[in-house]
Amino acid sequence: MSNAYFKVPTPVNEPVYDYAPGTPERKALKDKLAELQSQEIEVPLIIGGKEIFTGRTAEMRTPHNHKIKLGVYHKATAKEVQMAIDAALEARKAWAEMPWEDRVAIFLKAADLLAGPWRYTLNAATMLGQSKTAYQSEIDAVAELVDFWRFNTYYMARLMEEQPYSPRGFWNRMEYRPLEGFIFAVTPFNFTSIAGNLPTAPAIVGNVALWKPASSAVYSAYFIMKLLQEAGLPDGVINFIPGSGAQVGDPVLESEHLAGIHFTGSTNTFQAMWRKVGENIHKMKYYPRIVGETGGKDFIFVHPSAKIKPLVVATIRGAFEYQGQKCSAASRMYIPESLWPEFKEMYIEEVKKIKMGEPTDFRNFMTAIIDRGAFETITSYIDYAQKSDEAEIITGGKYDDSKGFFIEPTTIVTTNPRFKTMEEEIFGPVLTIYVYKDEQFEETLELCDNTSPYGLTGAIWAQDRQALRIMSDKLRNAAGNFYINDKPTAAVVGQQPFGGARASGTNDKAGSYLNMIRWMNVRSIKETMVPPEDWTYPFMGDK
Ligand SMILES: NC(=O)c1ccc[n+]([C@@H]2O[C@H](COP(=O)([O-])OP(=O)(O)OC[C@H]3O[C@@H](n4cnc5c(N)ncnc54)[C@H](O)[C@@H]3O)[C@@H](O)[C@H]2O)c1
Ligand SMILES: N[C@@H](CCC=O)C(=O)O
Repeated sequence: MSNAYFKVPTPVNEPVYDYAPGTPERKALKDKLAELQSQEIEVPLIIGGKEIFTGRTAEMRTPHNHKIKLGVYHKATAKEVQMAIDAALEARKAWAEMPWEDRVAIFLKAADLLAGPWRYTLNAATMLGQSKTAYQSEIDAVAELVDFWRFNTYYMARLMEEQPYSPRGFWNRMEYRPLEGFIFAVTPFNFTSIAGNLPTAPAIVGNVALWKPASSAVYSAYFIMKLLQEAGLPDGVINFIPGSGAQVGDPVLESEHLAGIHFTGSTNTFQAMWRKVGENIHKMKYYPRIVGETGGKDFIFVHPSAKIKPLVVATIRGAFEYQGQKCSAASRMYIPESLWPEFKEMYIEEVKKIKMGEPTDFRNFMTAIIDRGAFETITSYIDYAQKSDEAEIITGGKYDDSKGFFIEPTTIVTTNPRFKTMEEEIFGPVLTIYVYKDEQFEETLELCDNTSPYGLTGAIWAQDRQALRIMSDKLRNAAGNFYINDKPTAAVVGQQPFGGARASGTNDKAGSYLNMIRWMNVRSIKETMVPPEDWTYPFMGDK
């Protein structure tokens, strides 16, 4: 039992390695890439700490080269889901009772393992499995996940310091308990850090979880699970159950023990899960806490006073890093007529310099799209624009799936501010630009605000302070992460808590105390020092 009030070390962001030529880090990462590519692995389910091989398998191949097979993974069905629920509930008994500093120590150790001996494994696994460049993988699979673990443990301890006022004669206290039941963590393919964060944020607070990783990112997810085991996470606290969405999701969402959902992925999937919970709510023991971060249609809005060169840089990085497969990626842009000719010329010149290919060749800025489904969806938008007389393609537009799923950085210019590609999430390297008349600045801000159902990220560009004020006010609810003279991507834990509202999610801000509090179930305790011995009121003494 603790006999002191411990403080979690004050976190700072994990430094990002740049993997410059000649550095030992570059060599270590290249060696790890070669090692992982030279072997195939078999990924089991991990339930109650035990490896389960169901025999129902799917292949894991790199998105950039169909010939490179990374291995197979086993898939869960209703039977294994029930085993995972039973294992989680069993583990909850000891985990929820464990002193918080012991839980914190496990996640601080996980952070140090990832920043140290596991760094190149997680980075290389994400480069190969999800086709990220070394830098994109480093900021995600290493730096952001380390940050999630160091900051979330710190936020939990800070929240517990929050205690109510006690008048004389009483001691009021707030106890921060985990939720009863289990949490269902459902993770997307595009960020290894999000995959690691969604099951662990609730676990830090004492919850137990079932974790369903995205089918196209099982490879890196498995390494996270192994790392957590090495850090000392007790068996059954997090149960790893890859499989197809509905086959795993449906039985979980029918369980009476479901206490919460921690989801990141598309808006449609989240809405379907929410509906399922609604259908089953009468059978459930708890009202599940539902936290979901979903899609976006993120914008860059430019005022005539903006500086062009940094705007070009922010547009390219915001739209095309990780092939536009960030929920935060710039996918629509509003630019005034007066800046358009100069911007267009410089932008096209720079986009032409982008190199695309395998992530193992460090000269590439872009690599492949995650899988065939995404490739077909994205290219159907490009085909649609090719055929439309309201659109012109000024960069890219070509694609090729013969070796891997490659799509060129594509820029569409439209005369219709409500063109399909201005409204719908594409989730690929496709940016649509609408050129507005300078005198229609304020009407165009309104268009930007109400063109799509989402509210995730957005960036405004101007040198004129008054213009920035107007843009910020008019777009107040258009984005949960709002950037001034910057790209709309690359939020950092502890600096820009992440999430959006409207159709983009519940905006519970991953990587902040606001998210951690969703996994806590507060008990208010009032202790009376000297309880009264007379039930009558003073005013009853006389008629
Ligand atoms: N807002 C954010 O913070 C954020 C961050 C990353 C990604 N995203 C969004 O994620 C999407 C891309 O990720 P994705 O393609 O992996 O999303 P997705 O919705 O296809 O899948 C997300 C997860 O849900 C699972 N799933 C699918 N159907 C299910 C069901 N019926 N029951 C339970 N689970 C089910 C998938 O297997 C996967 O694990 C984009 O829309 C992007 O904007 C949002
Ligand atoms: N946190 C990331 C986005 C995560 C979604 O895909 C960013 O800010 O770019």
